[in-house]
Amino acid sequence: MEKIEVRGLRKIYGGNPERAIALLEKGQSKQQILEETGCTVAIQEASFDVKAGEIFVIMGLSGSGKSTVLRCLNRLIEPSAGSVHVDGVDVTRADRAGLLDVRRRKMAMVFQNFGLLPHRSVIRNVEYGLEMQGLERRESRSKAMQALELVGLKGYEEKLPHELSGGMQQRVGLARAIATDAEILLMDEAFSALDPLIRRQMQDELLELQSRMNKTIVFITHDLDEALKLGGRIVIMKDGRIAQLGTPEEILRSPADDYVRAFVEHVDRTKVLTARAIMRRPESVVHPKDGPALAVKRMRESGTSTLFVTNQARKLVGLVRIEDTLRLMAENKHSLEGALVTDLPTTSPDTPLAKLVAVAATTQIPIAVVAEDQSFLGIVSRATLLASIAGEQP
Ligand SMILES: Nc1ncnc2c1ncn2[C@@H]1O[C@H](COP(=O)(O)OP(=O)(O)OP(=O)(O)O)[C@@H](O)[C@H]1O
Repeated sequence: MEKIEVRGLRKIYGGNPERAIALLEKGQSKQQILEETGCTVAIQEASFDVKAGEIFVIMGLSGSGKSTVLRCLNRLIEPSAGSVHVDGVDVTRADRAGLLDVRRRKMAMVFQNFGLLPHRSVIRNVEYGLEMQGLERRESRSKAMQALELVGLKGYEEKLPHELSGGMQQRVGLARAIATDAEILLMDEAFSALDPLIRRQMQDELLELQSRMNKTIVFITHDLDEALKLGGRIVIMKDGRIAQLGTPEEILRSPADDYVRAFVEHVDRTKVLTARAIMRRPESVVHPKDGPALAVKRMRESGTSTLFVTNQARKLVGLVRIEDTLRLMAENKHSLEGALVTDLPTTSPDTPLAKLVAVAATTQIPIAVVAEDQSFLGIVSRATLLASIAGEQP
């Protein structure tokens, strides 16, 4: 089961949503519908799932419907049609009590303008959501302290919001959301009001925090770099519709249409694409105890002059080159052990291409991609690397 399931979501602002929806179904455009009915179509149709534990980014230009989608998830905005299920429960059918429960316990929001209460101290701001949950004073104090510590604001408990910098105020907003123990965080342009440097810092901190908290985060931004950096998956919205949904790599490598292509055109792919996205599985590998004749056969079959060598546990132990293999044959050797090259360039699947370039610059051998336990995942050749940097499909 997905954490959040959105199906056929629509939102029409204005007095005659039924008529607007009827016209939408006839294929009329947002503009035509506005002229004919005076209604604004904010979401034409959106269906997507958010998985537990992911950072799901909704991105798009101003007016594309991002905030409306986010607010339909907890019904701060009432959808005109469609359904939203959270943990299998239909939020769109929840009664008032059910809805309050969803807002207080399941989902916490972090806003662009921090949404802090100006006359309450930092800690009292963080406690606010807990008071709403009806928590006892002592318990809410201890939870609020923990959350402040988590976002690096220990020692600032008694300050007022205006005594803090923008970045720190947003940390208070984040702490308030985290303190509620809500499994889902809804973040609406949460870092957009911050200076670029602080903004990047907050992005790093969010990623670091998330690796420890494992919340489900729906994050809205109009900034593509931010989306690519934070998003496990990204939805790109255009005119109230989903233009594309995919991982950053999928979106960069195969934009769904000209709109998305224009969006991603200027992105520095070497910072976003990783070894995982461009590696290919080795067509064949040999084991150290295999004979040179088998290695030569495999090289012929796969049209290469080098072969990776793995042990029984599929861990990479080295590589053999054709010239060394032939030497072993000439010397009548029965295993490859005497010709293993073991100091191979290796990399983790999460290495961005920018760093792979540095590795490739120091070697003629293809780069081996290995997991943390050294199991062999794939190969990145120079040709593949160059093609990917140039934006070609290798
Ligand atoms: N309360 C409202 N009443 C009428 N129209 C609205 C209302 N809120 C939003 N809209 C319209 O709905 C459309 C989608 O707005 P929405 O705020 O969801 O977009 P957005 O992508 O979040 O934009 P931004 O990044 O500027 O916040 C826009 O055309 C907007 O003008």
